[in-house]
Amino acid sequence: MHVVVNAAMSADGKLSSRRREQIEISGPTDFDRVDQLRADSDAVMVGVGTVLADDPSLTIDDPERRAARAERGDPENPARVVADSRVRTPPDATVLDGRAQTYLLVSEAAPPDFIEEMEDAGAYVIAAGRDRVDLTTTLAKLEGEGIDRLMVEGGGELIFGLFEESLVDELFVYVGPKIIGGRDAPTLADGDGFVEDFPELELAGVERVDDGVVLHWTAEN
Ligand SMILES: NC(=O)c1ccc[n+]([C@@H]2O[C@H](COP(=O)([O-])OP(=O)(O)OC[C@H]3O[C@@H](n4cnc5c(N)ncnc54)[C@H](O)[C@@H]3O)[C@@H](O)[C@H]2O)c1
Ligand SMILES: Nc1nc(=O)c(N)c(NC[C@H](O)[C@H](O)[C@H](O)COP(=O)(O)O)[nH]1
Repeated sequence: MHVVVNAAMSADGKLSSRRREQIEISGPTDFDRVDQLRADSDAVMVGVGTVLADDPSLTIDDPERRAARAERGDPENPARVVADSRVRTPPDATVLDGRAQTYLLVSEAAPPDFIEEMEDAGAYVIAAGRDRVDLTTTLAKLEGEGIDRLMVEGGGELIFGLFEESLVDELFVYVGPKIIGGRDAPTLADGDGFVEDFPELELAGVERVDDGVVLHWTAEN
């Protein structure tokens, strides 16, 4: 499976404020680039922290891009994937609105009641890992479902988890002209952080977009 991570961060590396509210870091040009990345993917993934903070749809905005997918025999929208170790996804979340297939990745500690509630809401539940979702195993299972190209839209906890398991192939970061600050504000990669064996990236491209830049990195795994 090919995993592409995309995020927008402030000039000081934050994905949002300490209140975890969505902040407009990039503008329409960058959102259009993100829409194209979604259109080029078999599935779009976020962590449940992002579902709770932003309630994203993770669907494609541009009707022409949806039509082009349908024309080549793909579903109009990529599948949606939510990593949710501690079963916090609300049954009325927009990712469960039926506009695309939705996979929920949970740990083996997920209570059967929750799994049933999510299945009733239309989700396909995949469980692996004792207390935390085992990303290597669940992504391999998604690959078995035909998901070869996965785009990850954050947040910082999930992105770190993917780097921890050497699952990231490409990283796109829009760096925008704002300072958000705050030691408790989410950054591009949170989790426990690395203290050694830091993943190394190779710069594949730099593009000026509005008053910011899009950095494109590739990772050696
Ligand atoms: N600027 C951007 O591009 C952007 C993108 C997405 C989210 N955000 C912001 O990020 C914040 C949410 O990010 P967050 O870090 O709190 O949550 P997150 O979206 O990264 O979700 C974290 C959750 O993922 C689940 N998870 C399952 N397995 C995991 C694993 N192996 N490793 C790590 N996590 C695992 C856990 O339940 C964990 O609590 C919000 O404020 C949102 O607005 C910004
Ligand atoms: N590209 C980008 N620029 C930003 O300034 C910003 N704050 C995000 N943040 C990502 C965001 O947290 C959401 O997860 C999705 O952008 C929601 O997307 P939809 O509801 O599906 O359109 N992304």
